[in-house]
Amino acid sequence: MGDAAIIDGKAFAEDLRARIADLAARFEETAGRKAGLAVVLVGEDPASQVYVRNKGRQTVACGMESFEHKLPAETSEADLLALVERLNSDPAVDGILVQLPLPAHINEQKVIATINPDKDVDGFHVVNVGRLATGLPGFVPCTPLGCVMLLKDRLGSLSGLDAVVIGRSNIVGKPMAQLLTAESCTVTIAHSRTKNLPEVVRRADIVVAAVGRPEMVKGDWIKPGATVIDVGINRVPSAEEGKSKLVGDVDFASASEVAGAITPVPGGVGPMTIAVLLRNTIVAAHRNAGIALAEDAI
Ligand SMILES: Nc1nc(=O)c2c([nH]1)NC[C@@H]1CN(c3ccc(C(=O)N[C@@H](CCC(=O)O)C(=O)O)cc3)C=[N+]21
Ligand SMILES: [Mg+2]
Repeated sequence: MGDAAIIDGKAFAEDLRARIADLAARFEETAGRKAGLAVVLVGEDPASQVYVRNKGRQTVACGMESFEHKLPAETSEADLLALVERLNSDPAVDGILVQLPLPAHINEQKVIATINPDKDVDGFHVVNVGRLATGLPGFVPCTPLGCVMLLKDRLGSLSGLDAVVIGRSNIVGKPMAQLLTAESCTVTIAHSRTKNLPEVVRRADIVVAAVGRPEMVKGDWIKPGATVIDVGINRVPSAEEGKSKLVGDVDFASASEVAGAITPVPGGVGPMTIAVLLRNTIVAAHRNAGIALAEDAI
């Protein structure tokens, strides 16, 4: 095989944001208010601060309102739950995102369970997990939905393809497998305990790597021509003294010699995650305001 096509998630996300901006402008005309996204950050983790800043910036750039709530690391669980309740009943807020991970003294499940499922633009609430599992309309987690958008853009129909998802997290692996099943793929969920993992991955027409281990998936695990989606975001030391760089869960150098197409890190799945968050927010705004939005509008 020659060199894989690079799947440009950054460009796709820009395109998606332009369409969202269009819908957001029309929403504002119809509803008489902007769509709104509230993002809650507890603590001072530098990476989280960067993500939250990017989300806020892109929300505003799409013509929606951004409500940022930055709370100190020692915020009590009760105070955080009270804030979520306020956002639930605030009519200017269509979507709520509580940045994870939360400090150890706060029960994440309890916080997610407190978010109104119809404002849960992350798709983490059990009601949305259940809706996805049963094929009901709801909110789908942003990263896996972004991955499916990239796959369908690249491959058209996914029907009948063998897909291997490496990773079984609630945020990526499990919803990814459900979305691919809904697209009529034959899906295998592999993980750290999977026997003969390279062999399992070699069967796949579609590989989704979401394990959180830098450059674990090697080129000789990939079936020639397969489509490789790298969800990993790992910060590792770079060759340059004292600096770090981002790498995925896939060894890009070797995999890109075998794959038919592959997402880079950065510039692949990451930008899609934020664009889909904005997509979910504009969908939430329409639903919450009782304004129709065509199924295929976005
Ligand atoms: N409730 C919640 N929802 C989330 O969706 C959520 C979260 N918590 N906690 C943290 C993770 C991580 N996440 C990313 C979003 C964008 C990029 C992204 O844009 N990455 C760029 C690079 C960014 C950089 O240079 O650091 C890229 O891959 O090109 C990465 C990671 C959302 N998360
Ligand atoms: Mg996992």
